[in-house]
Amino acid sequence: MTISILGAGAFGTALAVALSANGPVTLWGRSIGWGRENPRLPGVTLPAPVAVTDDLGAALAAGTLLLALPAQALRPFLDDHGPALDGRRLVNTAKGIDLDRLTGPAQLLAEACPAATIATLTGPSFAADIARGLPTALTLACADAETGRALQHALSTPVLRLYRTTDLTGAELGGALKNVIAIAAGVVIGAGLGDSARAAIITRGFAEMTRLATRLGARPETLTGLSGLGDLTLTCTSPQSRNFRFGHALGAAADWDATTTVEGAATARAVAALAARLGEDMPIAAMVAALAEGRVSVDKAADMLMTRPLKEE
Ligand SMILES: NC(=O)C1=CN([C@@H]2O[C@H](COP(=O)(O)OP(=O)(O)OC[C@H]3O[C@@H](n4cnc5c(N)ncnc54)[C@H](OP(=O)(O)O)[C@@H]3O)[C@@H](O)[C@H]2O)C=CC1
Ligand SMILES: O=C(CO)COP(=O)(O)O
Repeated sequence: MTISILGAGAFGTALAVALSANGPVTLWGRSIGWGRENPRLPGVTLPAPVAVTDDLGAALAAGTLLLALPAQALRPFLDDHGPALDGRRLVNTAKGIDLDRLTGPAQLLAEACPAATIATLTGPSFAADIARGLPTALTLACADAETGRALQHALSTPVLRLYRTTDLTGAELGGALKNVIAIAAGVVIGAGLGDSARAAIITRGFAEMTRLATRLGARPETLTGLSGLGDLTLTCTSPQSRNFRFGHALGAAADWDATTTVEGAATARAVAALAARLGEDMPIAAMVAALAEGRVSVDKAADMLMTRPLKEE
């Protein structure tokens, strides 16, 4: 299977490093003047089997394309290049919901590339961990079981262990929604509200994730897998997570570098809009959207969550 990775940020670069254990990989980025060490992934030198290019046409020679662009960048990218990607195996790795369309990456890909086979690669994995060769387990989701099995084998390495599922909706939504809850967890810790409050946010956040995802067609057991609970656990508890750190800065009223990729901020707004459309109750996501937009203070947000009507668990 010939593989190109589209998007040379931290994650695309880390995947290129990992997959080069299996053979040649092409990594495409729009700005690759950095040579063999990407400043988005400091301390990692690309191994020889990774070819870096800014020539999209050259990257599209591969039959399998891994898309490692931020979720909100995917739709504009497909507007420009969708037809050129069609007919391939397309494996999305972005974790988010498009703010304009209120759909996940798989739907965007299916619309832009109707003849492609769509999959997602998701789960608990920091780019720096993968690039260092630390053991990592991920979910490969593809509605077509045969393609899913082929991708599972092609993208696994001795230290990157892929589980497979045909529940693309569940895997994709788990990865998108956990970022929203990670921001909330960061807010709790940044504001000094304590580990008990964080455990409450993780648990009630997981209930929200499951409620929305199953409403949109996900299988409940997918949410308890690596792509849901697994990634939620990682992102809500590690300061390596940008979503967690963004929330922490909000909670602590600290400065934040707005150029950092924080998928959960836009996704919280998308989730709030989706929940309103569907009549679903998503109080934590709504609060994260309000906090990220500066519409509510941290004190007020905590108060609003704590004083909601008492209910069964
Ligand atoms: N980092 C991680 O640990 C993990 C990330 N992910 C997911 O991977 C996705 C990408 O994240 P990550 O790599 O960390 O992000 P980064 O912020 O490290 O990099 C984003 C990359 O996307 C490129 N980019 C943005 N817009 C476009 C565009 N329109 N066309 C071409 N390239 C574009 C940027 O290019 P330029 O430099 O030119 O601006 C940059 O190289 C996210 O959805 C994230 O949730 C998933 C698992 C782990
Ligand atoms: O998705 C990730 C880990 O699985 C990366 O999380 P952040 O984008 O919050 O850094």
